[in-house]
Amino acid sequence: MSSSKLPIIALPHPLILLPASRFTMPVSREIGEVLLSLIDESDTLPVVAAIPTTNQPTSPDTEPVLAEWGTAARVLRLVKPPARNSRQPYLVSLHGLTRVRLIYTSKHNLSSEDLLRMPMHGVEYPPTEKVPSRETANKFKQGALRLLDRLAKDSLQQSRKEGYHKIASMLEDITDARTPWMADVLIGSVNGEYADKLAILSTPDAEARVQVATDIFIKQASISEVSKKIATAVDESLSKQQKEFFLRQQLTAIQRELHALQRSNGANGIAPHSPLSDDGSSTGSSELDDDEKHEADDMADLKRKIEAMELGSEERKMGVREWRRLKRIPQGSVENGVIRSYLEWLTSIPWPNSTHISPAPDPSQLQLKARPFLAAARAQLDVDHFGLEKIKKRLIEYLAVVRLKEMNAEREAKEIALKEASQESQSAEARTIEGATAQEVKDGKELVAYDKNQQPQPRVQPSLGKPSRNGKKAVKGPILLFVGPPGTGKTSLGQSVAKALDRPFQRISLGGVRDEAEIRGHRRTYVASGPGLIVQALRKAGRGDVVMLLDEIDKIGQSNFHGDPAAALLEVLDPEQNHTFNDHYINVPIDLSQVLFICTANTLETISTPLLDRCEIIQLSGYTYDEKMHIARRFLLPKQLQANGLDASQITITEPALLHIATRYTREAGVRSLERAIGGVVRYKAVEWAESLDGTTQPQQQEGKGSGTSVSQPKEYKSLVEEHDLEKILGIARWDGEEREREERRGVVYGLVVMGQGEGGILPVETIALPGAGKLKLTGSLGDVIKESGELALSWVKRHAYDLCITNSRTEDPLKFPDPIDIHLHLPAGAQKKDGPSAGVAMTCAFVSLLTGTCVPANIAMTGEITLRGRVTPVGGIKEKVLGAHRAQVTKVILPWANRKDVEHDVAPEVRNEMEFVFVRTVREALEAAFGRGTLGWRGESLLLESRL
Ligand SMILES: Nc1ncnc2c1ncn2[C@@H]1O[C@H](COP(=O)(O)OP(=O)(O)OP(=O)(O)O)[C@@H](O)[C@H]1O
Repeated sequence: MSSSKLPIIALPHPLILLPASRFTMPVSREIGEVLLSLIDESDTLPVVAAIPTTNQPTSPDTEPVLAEWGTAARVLRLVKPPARNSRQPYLVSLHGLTRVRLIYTSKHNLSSEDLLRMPMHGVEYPPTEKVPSRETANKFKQGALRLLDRLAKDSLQQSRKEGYHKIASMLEDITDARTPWMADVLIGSVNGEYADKLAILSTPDAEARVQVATDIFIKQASISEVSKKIATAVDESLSKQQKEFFLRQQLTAIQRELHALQRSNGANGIAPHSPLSDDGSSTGSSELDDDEKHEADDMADLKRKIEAMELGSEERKMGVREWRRLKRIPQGSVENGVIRSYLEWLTSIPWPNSTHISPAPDPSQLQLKARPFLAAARAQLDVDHFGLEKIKKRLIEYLAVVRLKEMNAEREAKEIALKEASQESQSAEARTIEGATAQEVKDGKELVAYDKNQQPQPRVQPSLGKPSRNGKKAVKGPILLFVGPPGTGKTSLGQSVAKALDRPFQRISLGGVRDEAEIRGHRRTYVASGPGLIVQALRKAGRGDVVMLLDEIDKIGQSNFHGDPAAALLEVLDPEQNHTFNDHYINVPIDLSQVLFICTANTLETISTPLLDRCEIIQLSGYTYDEKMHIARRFLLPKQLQANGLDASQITITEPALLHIATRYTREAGVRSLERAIGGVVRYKAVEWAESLDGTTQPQQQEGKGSGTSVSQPKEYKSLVEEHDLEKILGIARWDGEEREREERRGVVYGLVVMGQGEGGILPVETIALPGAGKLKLTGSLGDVIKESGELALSWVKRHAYDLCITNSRTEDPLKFPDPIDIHLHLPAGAQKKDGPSAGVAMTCAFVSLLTGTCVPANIAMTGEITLRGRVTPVGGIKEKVLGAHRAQVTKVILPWANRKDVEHDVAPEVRNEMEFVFVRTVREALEAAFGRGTLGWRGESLLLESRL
């Protein structure tokens, strides 16, 4: 026999763990902690020796007596008690592996105190088992079958009965060599006596163990048979009297109810009818008693939905297969719940060509529908959004294309339907002539759908316009991608498109989606499995032609160990693939070709190129103050009034007050903060209004009218909101006086930037000189490109230091002469990453300002890339930058010459009129525009010549 040492865990009497069995038992805190340390120490699941205790504790001092034989068991799980209820025991799950014998020592009888530490103890393993003889094995099987049959007959639960039958069928197939193992399994699972289990555990010899098990089975089966016989005999003698007793009781109850009924009829002159019962027969029952009926209804509903799926389709096949499995699995089991919820998901998807009933169209849309489509679409866009003319124009083109494709598809579907109808009528005629046989009628049953009451209904034809699965035609245009800063109306434009097309709208927020399974669903093997966002949206919409807005695709997670969500999105958006989209949970190809996808993003930088390739980009850049005022007046204020229960007559915000909110309380490209601030004002006024209605203001002391008396006075309500009221309502303005703080300083120049969210603004470029050795230090989370721009700008300035009168000879380095200095350049908001070449002009101006001591006025901002030769080249994001500068009250903007067209095309006239634009070709022109003509003392006129070095 081989031996080893294992930690001992004493099983409390009468627990016994047999090999191949598992159980979970509570253990004390001390043992729990030892187990915890064992788990921590070992790489695999730890193994312990589970030894039964042979004596019952009669008093708290009873010392346990351990049995000689036990089981080496693997610790499968350890559950710690919750911290708030630490007196609860630990729970440990053990899985029996093999028999072990405690090696006898003088300390064989371990004390209960020793056992709390789970001491290591020597154990022996029995030698490899021999195969029992054929005769013993056969007897064992017969005995076991007899017992299992008995147990199945005795058990009341259907699931248990089925379990016993299953084991019996397994028994017939097992080999003789496996009978000792089966003996362990059966004795471990039938509710045997303690002594029998201990006998089996203590018999390591296979032949002997199988014989002991056979005897136990025969004994148990006989006991059960005899007790059944006795019970039946007693039953029979009692049942006659009992029957009579029960019937009499029932009769009395029925008579009592009838009397009550007649009395109430006489009193009311109406027949009593329980509101919850369908037939009025049940009285006094509540909806909570209707469980079984509801259950039956739900199942019938599920069945009807599966039958309504297209014949021969994948989803129907899957539905039928799962339905059959559902029927086989006992109700209330976990598996039953899993299949049920799967079928509910499967049947709630709007499959093509099923008799699914689409939700009724929104009645508010009917009026729009009656008008010509494009006019209605235009009206819809105008109703929902102010301005955005170019975008609306593009959307109208898009909607026209979608609509035309829809019409073509409808026409084709109609033609196909007509063709099929004429073919059917021809074949029907032929059938009438031949005479239908009974078999044909039977076969035809497959062609009808069933309603709730199982009445055959003619199958509903698929609605026209929905193309058949085989002749599929995607009725959609390109995928639109709205890009722009927050609050510029991207999401609400998507909603308007859905309204214009009279389709349902669903928004899927992809911000922070890191797991591919969130889009594709989890496989059903996963514990908390469920479908992905796409299927969830389809179910909510109830129609396959939904407008799905994929919000914030720029914030979707990159590829990681949870898969690649962006790749899953690619499949969704690709028209070549999305007619067979595979959700892992549903596991049947889903046709997404009718779905109209619209995406939104704040920036294009983080979107992968393949994803961008599939989209048509529509840029929204932000609004001017003028546009914001219109949007606020026409859209945001009415919306907030409605949301807060006031009407237009109860609040008047003056024009200067509204402008003050837009300029001093918000500084954004969109209108979301503006909407929030207006909401704040409206809510404040709503409280004042409610207080004035209540007439309950704070009690006020009446001066001179007796001390201490207080009278409540109705507060006077003032509907007008003026500029000076705003500080009281919204607090101190966030952007108040920001321009005043922006002062001219040596070495500081304002550049123009587009931030991560796509929002334009100004950014100071700060430089200082400090003692050093002619080095340049760049800080502020700068990327490689912007750092190179800084070096480039300094090189240009050093090269032209003599021309700019910074040095007295061309060979002098301005950073080394007269005193050696370093230059430190910093771009504030250090936590924000910055990159790109467009700060070249601003950095050059900052260096020149620092080295010459001349300042650039604080109302000037600039952007542009520079080359080593001193040329200024074009940059992107001009519209956002100019709007940002306008918001920051900058009045003069220096831009590259090549960006003139952007200003001309994209910047609103009212902004253009309020600002001065200087377009420059060279750095020298930029310096003159920034510092003012003639401010810097130029020595030569040959600045545009190539370098002579
Ligand atoms: N041109 C406009 N006319 C009327 N209302 C507008 C306009 N632009 C935006 N809004 C309103 O501003 C609010 C914010 O818009 P929306 O939610 O569509 O912003 P978004 O661009 O999707 O922002 P995000 O990028 O943060 O998702 C909405 O109430 C919307 O109706």
